[in-house]
Amino acid sequence: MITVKNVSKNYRIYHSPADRLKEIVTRKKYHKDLKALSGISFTVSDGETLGIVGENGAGKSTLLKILQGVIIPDEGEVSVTGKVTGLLELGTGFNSELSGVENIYMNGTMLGMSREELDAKKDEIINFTELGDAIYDPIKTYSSGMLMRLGFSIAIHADPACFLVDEALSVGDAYFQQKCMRAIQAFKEKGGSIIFVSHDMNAVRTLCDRTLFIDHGNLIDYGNTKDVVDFYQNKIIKKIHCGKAELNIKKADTENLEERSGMNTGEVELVSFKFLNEDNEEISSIESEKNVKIDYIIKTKKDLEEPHFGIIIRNYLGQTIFQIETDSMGLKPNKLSAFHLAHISFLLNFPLFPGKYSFSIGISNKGNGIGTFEEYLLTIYDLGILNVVPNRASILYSGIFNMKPKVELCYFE
Ligand SMILES: Nc1ncnc2c1ncn2[C@@H]1O[C@H](COP(=O)(O)OP(=O)(O)OP(=O)(O)O)[C@@H](O)[C@H]1O
Repeated sequence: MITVKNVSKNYRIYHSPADRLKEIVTRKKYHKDLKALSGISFTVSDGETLGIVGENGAGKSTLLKILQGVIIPDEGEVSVTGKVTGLLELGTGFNSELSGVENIYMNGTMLGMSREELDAKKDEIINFTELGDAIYDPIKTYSSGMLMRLGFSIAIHADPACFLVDEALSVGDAYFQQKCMRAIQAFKEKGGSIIFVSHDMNAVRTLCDRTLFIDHGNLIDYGNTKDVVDFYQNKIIKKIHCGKAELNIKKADTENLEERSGMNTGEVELVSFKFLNEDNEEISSIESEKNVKIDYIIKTKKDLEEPHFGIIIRNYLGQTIFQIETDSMGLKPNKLSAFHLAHISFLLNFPLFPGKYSFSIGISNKGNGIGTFEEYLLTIYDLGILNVVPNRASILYSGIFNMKPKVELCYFE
């Protein structure tokens, strides 16, 4: 269990090392204060995976370093039952002149492992890295991927109660990343807690039970991952939005499940939303691999020079399975005048694995040709749920969708 109460951290920014000296000698202030974290509180229960999201410089790494005891907060309390380990900035806690093996002992000791524990686990740690004889070379000769292998292996073998996972993992090659993810999954299954910092929102949605959104060192949102991630992504879109009318973000209301989360400027209104089959009959379920029409009508309250229309399909984990809008499809819809209705119909084939899928819609104005817009007018999340049922004529497969495989077999005598 981790409890973080009211934690704050300030950094002193000096323009040059000389300023630091001048400050000591003259006792005048030669630095600027930067509040990297302000009054952050949260808990991580045993077995829980907590996500941390936020833009560059939000304070995520500072928070991880505090949890790992590498830096001390100026205010607040952190209480941890057991050890917190993980991959911090590559090379932290290593001595570049020492070999990989020597660093296992040095870094392992820093992570609270005894000499006996290290002797017993040394071979396991080395084997996990798959570094071969390079483990006996000084680590100054290592690539960043090799350092990451060593750092990860020591951290996961140090018997932590909580493991910190951040973007440092992405330094590893695809093979080792998969190996790390399997080790993290095994750690989670044994009841370990995880704190996961990432800019990959689909990964956060898949892995995290709860999520924390920080911005400029402040805790902006904390709770159910899906709602926090939607809110975070909407905040980013709000920054990009250049329209005259303010883009209001609406958070999911846990009390009233009928209330949809999303964003709007009030300049476009949704009139209806339906799923239709190929015979234009309204449906709420469909056999996998059949065609579906996503059909909606909107009413404008202002002229839209170049309106664009989109849909988002998400699975039960909240992962985006497919997202498309007319701008990314290379379309340039005609001008749509104020106080007019528009009927939008996306025809899609549905080769998805049976299950429930949520549909969201988005309407924007003036596309940049790459799926970003000058004005974001309306987004409504989880407007409709479509139940995809098995198609008896289909092959049996596992995964997300039917890739309709063809196989060629050739036997040699
Ligand atoms: N050692 C330091 N000295 C001075 N300022 C620092 C130091 N470390 C971080 N900062 C500042 O503190 C703020 C938070 O930085 P932090 O690295 O925690 O952000 P982050 O959310 O991890 O960003 P990113 O997503 O880019 O990794 C930033 O403004 C950064 O410049």
